[in-house]
Amino acid sequence: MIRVKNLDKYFGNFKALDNVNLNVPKGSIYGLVGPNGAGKTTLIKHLTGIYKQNNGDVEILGEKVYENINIKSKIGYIPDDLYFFPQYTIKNMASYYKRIYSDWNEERYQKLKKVFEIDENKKVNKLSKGMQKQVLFWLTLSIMPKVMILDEPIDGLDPLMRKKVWNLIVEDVAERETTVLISSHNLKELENICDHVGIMHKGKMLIESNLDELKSDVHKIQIAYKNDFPTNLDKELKILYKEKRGSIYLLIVKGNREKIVSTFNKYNPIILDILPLSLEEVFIYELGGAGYEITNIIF
Ligand SMILES: Nc1ncnc2c1ncn2[C@@H]1O[C@H](COP(=O)(O)OP(=O)(O)OP(=O)(O)O)[C@@H](O)[C@H]1O
Repeated sequence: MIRVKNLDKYFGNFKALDNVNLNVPKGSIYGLVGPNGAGKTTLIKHLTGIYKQNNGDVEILGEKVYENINIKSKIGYIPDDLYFFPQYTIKNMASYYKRIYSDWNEERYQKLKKVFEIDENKKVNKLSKGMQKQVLFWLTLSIMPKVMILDEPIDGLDPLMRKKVWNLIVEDVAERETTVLISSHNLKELENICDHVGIMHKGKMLIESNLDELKSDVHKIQIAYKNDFPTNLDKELKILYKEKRGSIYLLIVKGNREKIVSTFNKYNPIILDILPLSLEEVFIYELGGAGYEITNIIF
């Protein structure tokens, strides 16, 4: 649905995107994460046809995006820097969107009025930043997009509105199989909503993964043996991290859960608990092994 292959982008001599690959399947919610300057907005500006790449392909719905008006009309884009025409009220903006986007849905626009509760006769530029973002969500959802590309979408929204917006996105994906890409600094916030995640750092895509697969492959385990920790276990299992807390070991182990448990059980532990692992932790241990200072990347 969204496909980026070997994408390079230079600003002068500076390589802002370096051989980036990205795949977002239809009907999925993809979280694009990375620290300031990682290249998220630059990548998004290629996905929305604003920038032309130096090398590589950028396709949405099987078509190249750049200078493709048909594809652009199917994309709902919320940029990090909002722009509205001066003097336009929400109603004026809605009429403008209605003219530009052929799939505009008036019924949905009217329905969403009750969710956002902002007077549509107000001038958009006079609204607070958070309210302007709400207006953009309202308009974007009303164009019935096939693809939504959201750059830091909930920044500036209050907690209640964040919840409402996440719900609207999830509902839209469930009902219409919309494909969504969301950029954020915050893995924790994306964890509950995304099914795929890509982590960018210094213009590169470090890791792209399906969350369920990723989570089912790394386990946090608390274990204690009557005697010393069996040294064989270090050879038999892929232990990414080991810490001793009194007589109990805290371990991060990669691999199949059943196989890991049966291997530990061979040596008769007196305690064996499998603890929940957050997405942040999965990435820390997965990428830590690759030599990245992952805590600097994620937090
Ligand atoms: N128009 C431009 N001209 C020159 N350099 C640019 C331009 N746009 C972005 N860059 C550079 O490209 C790099 C990536 O910037 P980008 O805005 O894509 O990062 P980001 O991941 O979105 O960061 P943030 O989380 O801070 O929004 C940065 O080093 C930035 O300075």
